Amino acid sequence: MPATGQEPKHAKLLAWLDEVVELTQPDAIHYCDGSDAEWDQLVDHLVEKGTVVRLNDERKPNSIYTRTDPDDVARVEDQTFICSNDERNAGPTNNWMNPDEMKRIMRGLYDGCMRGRTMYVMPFCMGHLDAADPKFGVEVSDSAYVVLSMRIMTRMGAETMARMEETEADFVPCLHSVGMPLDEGQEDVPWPCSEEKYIVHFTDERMIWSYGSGYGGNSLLGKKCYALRIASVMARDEGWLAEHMLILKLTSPEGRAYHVAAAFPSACGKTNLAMLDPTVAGWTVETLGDDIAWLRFGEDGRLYATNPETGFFGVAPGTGHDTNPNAMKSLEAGNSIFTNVGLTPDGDVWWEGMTKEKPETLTDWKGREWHGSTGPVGGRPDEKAAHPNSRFCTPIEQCPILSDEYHNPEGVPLDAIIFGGRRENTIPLVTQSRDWQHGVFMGATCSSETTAAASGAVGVLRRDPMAMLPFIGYHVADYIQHWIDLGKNADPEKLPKIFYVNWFRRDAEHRFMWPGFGENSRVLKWIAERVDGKVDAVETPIGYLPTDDGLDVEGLDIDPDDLHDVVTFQPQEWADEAPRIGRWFDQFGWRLPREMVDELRRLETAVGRRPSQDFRR
Ligand SMILES: Nc1nc2c(ncn2[C@@H]2O[C@H](COP(=O)(O)OP(=O)(O)OP(=O)(O)O)[C@@H](O)[C@H]2O)c(=O)[nH]1
Ligand SMILES: O=C([O-])CC(=O)C(=O)O
Ligand SMILES: [Mn+2]
Repeated sequence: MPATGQEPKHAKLLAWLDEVVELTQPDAIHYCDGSDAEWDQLVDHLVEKGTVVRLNDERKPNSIYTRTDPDDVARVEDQTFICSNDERNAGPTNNWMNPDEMKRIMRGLYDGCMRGRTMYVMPFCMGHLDAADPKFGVEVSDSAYVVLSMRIMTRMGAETMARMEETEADFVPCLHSVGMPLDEGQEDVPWPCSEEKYIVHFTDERMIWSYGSGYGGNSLLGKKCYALRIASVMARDEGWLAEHMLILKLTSPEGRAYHVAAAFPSACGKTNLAMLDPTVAGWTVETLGDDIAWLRFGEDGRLYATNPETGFFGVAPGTGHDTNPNAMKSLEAGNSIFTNVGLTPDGDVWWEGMTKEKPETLTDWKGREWHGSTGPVGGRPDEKAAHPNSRFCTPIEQCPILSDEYHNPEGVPLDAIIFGGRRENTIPLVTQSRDWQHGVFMGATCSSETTAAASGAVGVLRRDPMAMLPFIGYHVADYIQHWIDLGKNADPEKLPKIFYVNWFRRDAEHRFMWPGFGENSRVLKWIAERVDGKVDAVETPIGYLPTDDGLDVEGLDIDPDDLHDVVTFQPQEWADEAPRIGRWFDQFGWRLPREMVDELRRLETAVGRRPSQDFRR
């Protein structure tokens, strides 16, 4: 079989590749080196196939545009499986299937699935190559789009392979196929994929099999599959945490630096907060990561955060110079991939929220002629140019406010952890937990209205513990227990303080009451002042809230009544919320940590509800 690139000298890898080749029967194999030349070659190849177009070199240098199949636009949670050996370890929040049974089904699908295609071999490292314990993976895929994206998002290529060879490093095998073999003479389609999709994690074996989708969250296996689902299992066993968190550095006018990690569900504001342009005078924000954080205790007893990724895979709609200027500048530096946005006649991209004015005309994400005033030709006038989960993929080093500390393999010591979600009521703008255990309760009961980042209904309220619901690789109750235990074993003085935020409260007309984006710096400032014990707070049944003059609202354009509603504790809403939390905990069965029962009972009593008695223990 024709092979290009440098064949690796890594026994375990070669043995695995032999197996994969035999099973999937590609026409050719390419060992990726992650070079510029390889990028150019693959882009040419995809342009030729009609999968991508090169964008205008003056507006978006070295960047490409693609449209997926309209049914392959988001993570498929229904088809995502945690195949632990023991079903009980997958827990009530994951799909499970017996690993042998799953392998039987998937071998059937993989059988000959790369016929007519090239198989790309991508060695990658999540986190720094110089980390104390670098986490390697090798993804095999029949998608060149995946190779280009993995090159942006991970440390992929020759340097990683050399390090793996030198140290005979173990790695997580990650197998991906779009699931559309080509018969002799059969013409390819621009976005091959399969109706049948599986995103599968063999968590005991530490192996990932993905089939049928080319969309990022399903196909860039270093990201959610490895750095969250598999890594969360590694973290459980090794005493650390793999979290769905951004990391930022906040500096006060006096020059005091704070490091903050924040967990929000998909499409709930991580990328935006990570690159925030503060509106409070004198404060600055620098970015360390926008999606995933690995948290480990340092020798000094503090909790350190690192970002295992090297790029941003961000939600495009809503990203503009007024909301997220730093993301826009990262994209203008070029070297980026745009998926499912609008393509303008001058070879640039556009999406809703990029500019106030809609362009007169463009090609929409479904490839139709689209007009700002009338929508797509043959469609409804309200149809958007960009899919709500359309994405940009861009190198983190192009972020103008990237912190120098991003390059430190040890990461940064955290002062604060923030949990959040998208709630139109109940959850105030910002609440500080009483202590670590109460903070874990906040995280464990976190909830959010669903978004377009996963297929399925949008706007449905669901619990999303630590914003990790779709990403915990084991039993949710064990995961929460792991959080509790790490706190118990730490010096409480050195632990980050925990906060809960909500930028998304709405009024009777369904408008957001809090302006959000850069104005969220006012909340970050309050958090910093709480960390330093510089500002008072009001103690309520749900934790500490800002006093009437606690938040810096100087120059903020907000109705005083709205501000009051956003910031305060609403007893009736919490009396309604407590039983919902009880019902959510109920499905954990006997594994529900005692500490969470204690926290719930405390809340129930405080809001005038009878304590729930009937957890099945
Ligand atoms: N109203 C309001 N909307 C926001 C705010 N921050 C972000 N958004 C919007 O929420 C959507 C998602 O924001 P992102 O920052 O991309 O969310 P994310 O958490 O990084 O999403 P994933 O990449 O899917 O994990 C975008 O449409 C934003 O414009 C805010 O403070 N207020
Ligand atoms: O993984 C993806 O598809 C994109 C993402 O960041 C998320 O959904 O949280
Ligand atoms: Mn994001």
